[in-house]
Formats: sequence, C-alpha cells, structure tokens
Amino acid sequence: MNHFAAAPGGVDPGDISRSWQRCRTAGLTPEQNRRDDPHLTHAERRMAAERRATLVTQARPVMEYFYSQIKDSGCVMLLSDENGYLLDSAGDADFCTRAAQVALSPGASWAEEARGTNAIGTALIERKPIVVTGAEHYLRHNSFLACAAAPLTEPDGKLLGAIDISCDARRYHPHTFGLVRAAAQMIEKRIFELNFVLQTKLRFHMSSNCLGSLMEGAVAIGEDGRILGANRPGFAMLGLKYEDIGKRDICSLFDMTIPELMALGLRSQTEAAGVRLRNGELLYLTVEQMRAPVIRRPAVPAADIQQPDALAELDTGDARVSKAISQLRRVLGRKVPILLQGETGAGKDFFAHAIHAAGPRANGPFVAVNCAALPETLIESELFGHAPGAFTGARKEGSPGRIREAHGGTLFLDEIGDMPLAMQTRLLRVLEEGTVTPIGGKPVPVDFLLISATHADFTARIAAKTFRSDLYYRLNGLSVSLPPLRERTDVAALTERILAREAAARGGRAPTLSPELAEACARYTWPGNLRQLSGMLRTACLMLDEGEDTLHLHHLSEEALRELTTKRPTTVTLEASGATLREQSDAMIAAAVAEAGGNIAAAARNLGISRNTLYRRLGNVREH
Ligand SMILES: Nc1ncnc2c1ncn2[C@@H]1O[C@H](COP(=O)(O)OP(=O)(O)OP(=O)(O)O)[C@@H](O)[C@H]1O
Repeated sequence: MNHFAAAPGGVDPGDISRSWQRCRTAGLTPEQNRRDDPHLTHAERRMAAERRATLVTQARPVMEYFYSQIKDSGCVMLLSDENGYLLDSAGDADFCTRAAQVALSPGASWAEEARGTNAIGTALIERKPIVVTGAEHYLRHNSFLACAAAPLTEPDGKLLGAIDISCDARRYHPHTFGLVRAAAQMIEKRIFELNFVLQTKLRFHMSSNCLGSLMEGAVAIGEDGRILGANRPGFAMLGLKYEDIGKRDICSLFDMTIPELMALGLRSQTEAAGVRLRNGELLYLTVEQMRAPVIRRPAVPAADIQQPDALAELDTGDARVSKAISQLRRVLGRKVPILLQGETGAGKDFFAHAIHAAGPRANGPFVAVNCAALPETLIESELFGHAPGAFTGARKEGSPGRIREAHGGTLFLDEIGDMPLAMQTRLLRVLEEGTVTPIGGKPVPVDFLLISATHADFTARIAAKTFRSDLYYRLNGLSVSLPPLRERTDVAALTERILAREAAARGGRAPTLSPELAEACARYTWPGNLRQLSGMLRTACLMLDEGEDTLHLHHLSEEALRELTTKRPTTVTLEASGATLREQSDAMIAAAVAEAGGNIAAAARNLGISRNTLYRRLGNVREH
C-alpha cells in the first residue's frame, strides 16, 4: 500500500517518511511485539501528572469540551507530556481490543523512539501537528488506528506535551485534524493567560474582527519592553523565534517606544489601533496594562540594579506595611495559608497578586474568587466544580471548578468572611484532605497556596456562629493586617508611585503635587483607601493640559475637591471610642450616604467603592 496516498490535506508526507527513517535508524522493527510497549507504574504516573499539573488542569476542561463534540464518533482524546507519556484521556477507547485500550490509557508511552511513527510521538519530534493513519504507523500492531496530534508549547517555546484524537482507522474524519489543532490552541491560550496575569499584554491580528478569538496573537512584555512570551499565532504573526523570548525588545518589531505603546494602550481600550510592523504589515492591536505598580527609574548600569520583586514594589516606607512584607517573605515558598485583613480598598488584592508573583509558584495559576460576588446557588459548583451533567443546568462538559484550576499555583479567596456556612464546611474538608470533590464526581488531589482576604471582623462572626472557628484557624497560618490609608505614613511615596504608573501608561512624565494638594491629601481620612486615592489621581491626571506637570486642587473633580477640603471628624471620633474595624467602616458608610443626601452612586464614588459593594454593605449596616 502507498502510505502517503492516504495523507490528509495540510499534512506533509515528508513528516512520515522522515519518521520511518528515524525508526529504522533506532533499530525498531515493524513487527515489534506489543509486550515491549513501555508503561509507567501508578506512582510514576502520579509523579508525571504532578510535574505537569498546570498542563493537566488547563487541558482537562478543553478535552472535555472537545470530547463532547465528537462523543459518538468512537474517538478518544489523549494528553501526553513532552516525553510522550499519556497523562490524561477523555472518552472510551472501546473501539479497540482491551490490550490496545491499555496503550491508550494514562501511563502508556507514545514516544516515537519506543512506538515508532505515531501522531503524538512524531508531532513532539517534528514540533508540528501531524496525522498518522492506518499503515502509516511504523509498528504493524498500531495500524488499526488513525490519530491526529498537535504539540503543546509554553509561551517561551518550551515543549509541554501533545494533545491527540485517536479512533479506529476506518472511522477517521479529516475534520479531526482541525479539531485537534483548535484544542491545542485553546490549551496554549489558557496557559499563556495564566503565565502572564500581571504582565502587560499586546493582543493583535491582521483583521480587527479576529481580536478576542482563538486566532488572536498575544505577546507579554516586561517593564523594559522585553518579550516574555507569546502564543502560537503571536509567534507566527510577529515572525518571532523561540530564541527571541526574554531577549528581543517589542520596540524592535513595531518601531515605537514603550511610552508610545502604553499611550496606544490607553486609546486601544475603546477601539483597536492599527499599527504597522517594521516589515510593513498592518496589525490591529490592543494593549492590556499590567496590574502591578510600575516604577520607572533613571537608567542605572545593569550590574547595579537589585531586581525588586513584586512585594518590594509595595514597600513604600510605612513601618506597618514594611513589617507585613518582611513577615510575608518568611513564609514565601512554604504552604502557609495567608489571611489578609484590612478595610476595603486597602490593597489586599494587590498584596495577594504580589505574594503570588514573588513566590516560587509565580509560574503557576493565580485564581481569584470573590466569595461575596457569587450568588449562593452558584458558589458550590464554581468553587468545587461538577461532573458532566451533574445537575440540571450544569455545563454539559462539566467544570473543574476554581479550586482545581489553582492547582500548582495560588487560590485567592477574597471576602472570605462572606462565604456561606455550607461552603465553609466543604472548603475546610479540601484544606484538611488536600483533595477536592466536584459535584457528582470523585475526589481529585489539589495543591495550591491559599490566600484569603476579608474586611470582616472574624471574632464577631465566630461569636455569631456565621463563621466556623476551625476554618478560621486553618486560613490563618499567617495573618497580615494592612493599615488603612489614613494611618499610613507613606501617603506621599504612594502618591508618587501611583503617578509614575499613570505616567508610564500615558507615555508622559509623572506630574508632581502642588503643596496645597499634597497637604490636603495628607490631612484627608481616605474612607476608600488606596482605591480612592488612585482613582482621584487618575482622574486628575486626565485634567492636565499639554505641558502641565503639576497637579493642583483645581485639577480635582468637584466632588473630590469638596471631599478633600471638608473636615471628616467621623473617623477620629470612632477611633478614639475604640470601635471595631467593622463598626468604624459601617459608620463611615452611613456617614457617606447621609453626606451625599442618600445618593448611592455619589456616596459610592466618595467612598471609592463600587455601587454593588455599597448596596451589599448597606444591607449589613441595616442588619446591625
Ligand atoms: N500598593 C498600591 N499602589 C498603588 N495603588 C494601589 C496599591 N494597592 C491598591 N491600589 C489601588 O487601590 C485599588 C484597590 O486595591 P485592592 O483591590 O487591592 O483593595 P482591596 O483591599 O482588595 O479592596 P476590596 O476589599 O474592596 O476588594 C487598586 O485597584 C489600585 O488602584
């Protein structure tokens, strides 16, 4: 039979002949016995899956989704690591004999050197999508199969593994090749996003309609403009090579300075900008700003630079914050649960991101869940996941749940004080047993760093039996209190840092504050904390005229000006009275609503919190 006549469109027959040549050179024979097929032991399999935990957790929902599309066509979907060992499968290999089923189950090796020409092994060597059907398989006993596989790479080009769809050779459909490539792109996209939560990302395509789709190119860049990683379409559209990662400057592709790019980013929030590559190609581009604050320092010789990490970036000189940071550093890398406490807007979310980014799990996922924002009916399946069709309304393909998505990284449970009691019990079990059980599914081992945050007063909640004390002790490996802005001694340094970040985004120089504005900021009590300060500064910066580099009181919005120049004795009185954090913040909310004449939108703006948060908090205030 002419092997290559069967090669489907889009596949290079040269791939198969090169592979056969490699098999001959390696001394494999087509008659080789199935008993020689390598297979990992149970323990080795577990280790292989743990080593590639992010790949497995990110690929799983994609595999379930794609498998649900091809369920009735007698196919099995397989995930392998970069050595060709199968890590996971979706579907039943009931189209083949039991002996062959073993070869398609986790633990089996499909490395080309062991199993001859096959889609997974050959795709891993050729580093491109491959189809191998029937007698194209080098080993005769595999000729009942038709397989399509695509390699999976990290954003820096490192090989992670391969995704494959296999079926009986007589039932192969050419669309399978397209499906497997789309699945690979979707998995790589998820891994790209996880790797670069905090970094600035450019998203682009030749057609603006393709932005936001699987075809969209994406590249992540560092503060200095170096390219940190890209997705597969990104590599192709920008003509990048793997060797460029970590070395090449984004400006060398677009002929633009970093401030120009950032300014473009600000504009591109409403509409994609058309930008030409140096080779003349037009791309439509959007820029997503990094979340961590950026400080641009004057150029210093590289050897003198002590690379600050994400936590150091948050240390602006307040003694309580510095102490919190040094305590956090001592537990970085250990699996000590961290509990962040502080008023709304005090920077708990910022800290959680920085702890993740400064620790050894920085390359793993950062999964944030706001326990107060999820309706009680959804929180269980959102957090713990569910098996396919576990309940009416469940996603057909099932869902791994947010806890499993955090495997290998950090789970950030914001507003944990608002978690319903039943969920607290389930969460406690996850923390005690190290496994998560999806609704209608079996327990799955999980490993993550837990950071939780709250503005709630736990003592009162535990006394009122709305929060489990045993869970509180589990969450509280290290408890860190972030001071409210009015108590911080570094308001000026913080202001400078926020302005520097804004300037980097706009592409200009950071303005300074006039003495009157600086004094008003220092006197003010900041009920909305850092959120309010940064919101106020951001708006004021937009009021600067061309060439102006000092922010004055007249650059503030009318409301901000009134706030800053009006005395706010409420806090002082309460602090002196020894009220709890919760009582203080409830009183502040009530005062702000009264001050705004009952106008919730205005009160929320003054407090620097969202309207939804204010409505929720008002519910609590009225309950008290
Ligand atoms: N260290 C910081 N430097 C500059 N800006 C900051 C810093 N920390 C927080 N901010 C600003 O304050 C906003 C609110 O911060 P963050 O979301 O971390 O607060 P939070 O305590 O988690 O609030 P909430 O309890 O309402 O969720 C951020 O979006 C950012 O604009």
